[in-house]
Amino acid sequence: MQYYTDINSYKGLERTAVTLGKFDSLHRGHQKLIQSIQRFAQEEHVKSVVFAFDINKDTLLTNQERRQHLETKVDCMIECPFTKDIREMKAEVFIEKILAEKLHVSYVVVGTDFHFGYKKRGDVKMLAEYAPKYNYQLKVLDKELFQNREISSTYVREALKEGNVELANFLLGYSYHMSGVVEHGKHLGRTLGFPTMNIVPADRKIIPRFGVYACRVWVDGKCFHGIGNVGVKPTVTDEMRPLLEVFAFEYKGNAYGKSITVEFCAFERPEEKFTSVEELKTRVDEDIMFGKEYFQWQN
Ligand SMILES: Cc1cc2nc3c(=O)[nH]c(=O)nc-3n(C[C@H](O)[C@H](O)[C@H](O)COP(=O)(O)O)c2cc1C
Ligand SMILES: Nc1ncnc2c1ncn2[C@@H]1O[C@H](COP(=O)(O)OP(=O)(O)OP(=O)(O)O)[C@@H](O)[C@H]1O
Repeated sequence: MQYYTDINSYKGLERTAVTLGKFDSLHRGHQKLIQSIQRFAQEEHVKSVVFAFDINKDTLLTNQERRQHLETKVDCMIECPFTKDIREMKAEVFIEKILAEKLHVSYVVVGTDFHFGYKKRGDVKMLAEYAPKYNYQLKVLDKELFQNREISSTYVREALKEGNVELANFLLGYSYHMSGVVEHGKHLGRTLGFPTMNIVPADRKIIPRFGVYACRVWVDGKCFHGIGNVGVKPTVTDEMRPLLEVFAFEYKGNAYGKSITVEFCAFERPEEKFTSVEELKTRVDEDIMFGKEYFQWQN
C-alpha cells in the first residue's frame, strides 16, 4: 500500500476508486465502503484509495494502526491533515482540485450523511451533480445500523467510555486494542505473584474506562490470554499517568522492550484504590480467575 501524509505529495496518474471521511475507527460501516472501492478497483482496474481527513483529536486508531489495518486491503491511503486550506476549501473546489485533478477519480463511495468542504456545504447531492462533469460514478451507501442506531466512531467511543468493550468490538468488527513497548514498572507485580507487561497508551489513543479486562496479548507473533488493568493504579502510586498492565497467564519469557498488542475482550470491574497491597493481591487473584474462566468459554 502506498501511504501519504498529505495530499500535495500524491502524484499518481492512474484512475481511482475513492472513499472519503475521517475513518477514525474503521468500524463495520467503514468496512462496507472499503469493500466497495476494493470491488470496483478490481473490476475496473483502477487504484483503490482511502482518503482520510485527519482532524487531530483523540483517536480510536492511531495513524500507524490505521495504516496497518489497511495495508493489505487497499492500494493507497492518504491522510489529509485538516489544515486551514482544507477546512476553508469550497466543496466544489474540493471536487475539482482534489477528486478530479489530483486523484483522477472514476468512482466515489460515501455514506448518506457525508459532508465536506467549507462550512460542510458539500454533500452527496453535490457529489451527484458533479459526477457527469468530472466523469465519475457515485455510490452512496446506507448507514450500517446496530440496534436501530447508526454505527459511528462516536458510538464506539461511548461504548469504550462505559467499559462496554463487547459492544465496541461488535461495532468495530475487530477487538479494540492498544500497542506499545513493554516498560519496566516497580517490579512489585512479580513479588505479588502476577508479573505484568506494562505499556503506555499511545499519544491521543482513547483509553477505555479505567478498570480490569480479560485481554488477549500478542507477543512475538503469539497470542496469550490474560487479565489486565488500564488506569493509574491508585493503590500503589499517585502519579496519575495512565498505563495498561497485563498479566499473561502462560507467558514465561522476558517481555521488556518487546512490542506487544493488547486486545480488550471483556470488562470485569472498575479500577479501585485498595487500602493495602495485600487487599489488592487478593482482588487480583479473583480477577485472574475471572480471566481464566472467561477464556474457557471462548474458542
Ligand atoms: C488484573 C489486575 C488488576 C489490577 N487492579 C488494580 C486496582 O484495582 N487498583 C490498583 O491500584 N491497581 C491495580 N492493578 C495494578 C497493580 O497495582 C500493579 O500491577 C502492581 O502494583 C504491580 O505494578 P508494577 O508493574 O509497577 O510492579 C491491577 C493489576 C492487574 C494485573
Ligand atoms: N454506519 C455506517 N455505514 C456506512 N457508511 C458509514 C457509516 N458510518 C460512516 N460511514 C461513512 O464512512 C465515511 C467516513 O465516516 P466518518 O469516519 O467521517 O464518520 P463516522 O464513522 O460517523 O464517525 P463520527 O462519529 O466521528 O462522525 C463517510 O463517508 C461516512 O458517511
